[in-house]
Amino acid sequence: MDMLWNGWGDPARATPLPDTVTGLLRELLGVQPREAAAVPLEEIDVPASPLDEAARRALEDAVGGPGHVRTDAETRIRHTRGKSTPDLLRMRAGDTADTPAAVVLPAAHEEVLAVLEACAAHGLALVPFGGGTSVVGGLAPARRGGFVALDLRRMNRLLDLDETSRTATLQPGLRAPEAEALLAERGYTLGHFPQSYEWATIGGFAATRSSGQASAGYGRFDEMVLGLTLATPEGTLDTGRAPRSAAGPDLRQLVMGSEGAFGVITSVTVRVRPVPRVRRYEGWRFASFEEGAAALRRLAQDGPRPTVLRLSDETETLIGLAQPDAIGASLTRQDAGCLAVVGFEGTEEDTTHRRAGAADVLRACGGVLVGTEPGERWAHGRYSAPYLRDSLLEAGALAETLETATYWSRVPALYAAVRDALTGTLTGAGTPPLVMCHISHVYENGASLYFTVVSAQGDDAVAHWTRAKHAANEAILAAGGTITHHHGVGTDHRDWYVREAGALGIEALRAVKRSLDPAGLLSPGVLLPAD
Ligand SMILES: Cc1cc2nc3c(=O)[nH]c(=O)nc-3n(C[C@H](O)[C@H](O)[C@H](O)COP(=O)(O)OP(=O)(O)OC[C@H]3O[C@@H](n4cnc5c(N)ncnc54)[C@H](O)[C@@H]3O)c2cc1C
Repeated sequence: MDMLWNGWGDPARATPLPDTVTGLLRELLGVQPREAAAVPLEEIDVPASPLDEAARRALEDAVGGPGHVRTDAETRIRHTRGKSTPDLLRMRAGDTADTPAAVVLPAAHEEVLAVLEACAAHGLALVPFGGGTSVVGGLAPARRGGFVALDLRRMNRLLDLDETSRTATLQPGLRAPEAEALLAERGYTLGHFPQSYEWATIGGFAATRSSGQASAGYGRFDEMVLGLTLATPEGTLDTGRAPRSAAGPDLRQLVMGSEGAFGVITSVTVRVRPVPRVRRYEGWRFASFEEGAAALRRLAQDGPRPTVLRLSDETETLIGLAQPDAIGASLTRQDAGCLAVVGFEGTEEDTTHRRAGAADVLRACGGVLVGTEPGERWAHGRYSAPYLRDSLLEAGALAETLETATYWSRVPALYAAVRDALTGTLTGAGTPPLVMCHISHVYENGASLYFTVVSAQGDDAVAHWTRAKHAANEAILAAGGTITHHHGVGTDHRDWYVREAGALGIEALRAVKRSLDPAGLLSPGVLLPAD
């Protein structure tokens, strides 16, 4: 099944907004119903593909026949942009400026190399396309029109499972649930559960240094990766000969986070763990975000480490965003304070032990156990929030998220700076927002902050949000945060990434790009400025 082309996920799972939320939108935020309905797929006017006959034949030869080179309007629309709110707003308006010339579906590493050769011969740019869930403009290159979207869905096999070493080698086009199902047959799990889990792919996770909701226990995706194969216009780069090595800088780190700009990831070797026998999620309540953050820090630094550890601020707790299936329910209960979701996965003995130790720490930090219900509700609704965003857009609201990370000592200042930037910009533009935040990932030395913003759309919703987002980006850099903790750079964060990495850092990365992709075919303008 394909994902909804101008929204999120499975159309059958559309989630209407509860009355409490609709009322809140109208009364608190002044949201007005949309005047223009979304343009239906069949009415979108897509310009004819600029692919000429010779280029088409070369691409067909590369992937074993015409069935795997698609230039029909619907396929091209379905590979236009990703799933950020501006992406969805543009799709709903029928804007096809970023539509690829063709969608090409290779089945093997050698076919990817052949496609790259064909693109080089015919002057076509190429953008790797995994699940299409990018929220940073990673699928919309600077070269409009003449580019190929390389859809990796046919590369969806488990290539190897080494049970002695506990590693698995996966093809990049496997969606996360497909990868988990293949591993579960043999008793293993990857443990990577981002909110985009149901649609995003193994290659996409590696390319963007993704981080999942159980990162406290399983680590970020880039911590799970042991080896990668990269197909580039200059040949194949193989990394990961041993789990750890002192043989020079770690080339795996050059591939991870390269977002398609250095090559196409064609296989990923990851660490796997036994499927947990026990999963237990519970809720803890703290008087304030500050108090809860201190408790999370204690656990992250001194343990015992839960598998899932997240903390909503006061506004997010009140709205109930941590439990999307019951959103709005806390409004009537007027719940106070901040909710933390704390989860444990593993064996009975291990989870019992860690849970008891963590409870002692949380209690000592002022936390009150509120039972398993909030944890179970979070677990049940953990992939539902993106459906609510579609309903919010349909209702005329603007809803978007952004994320960053910093060291523990800077968390309070970063939190305040981003909230102020978003609130100030949107209020100044006449659409006061609701700004919610949670600590989404914790480390010994710091944490990530994940913000959700809801407001009225203003006259031009894309321009309206872009102004607020730019103000937040400036606030992040000024407060010492990173421009992205897990969404990646894409095109949206590129100009701030250039400032974060510094001139020398960017020049070093450009030199890498020049050696792997001298003609600049790969994702021009993504990650690095286009030449
Ligand atoms: C609702 C929603 C929730 C999200 N939640 C999370 C979350 O919890 N954690 C998180 O980390 N991210 C999250 N994201 C962001 C996104 O899902 C991740 O960036 C994900 O890793 C992208 O995977 P994908 O397969 O969809 O890649 P795509 O969106 O298809 O591609 C992303 C980028 O990687 C490149 N790329 C893809 N595959 C390859 C490959 N094989 N080789 C080289 N380059 C490649 C693309 O060209 C593009 O630049 C969320 C996004 C949405 C819309």
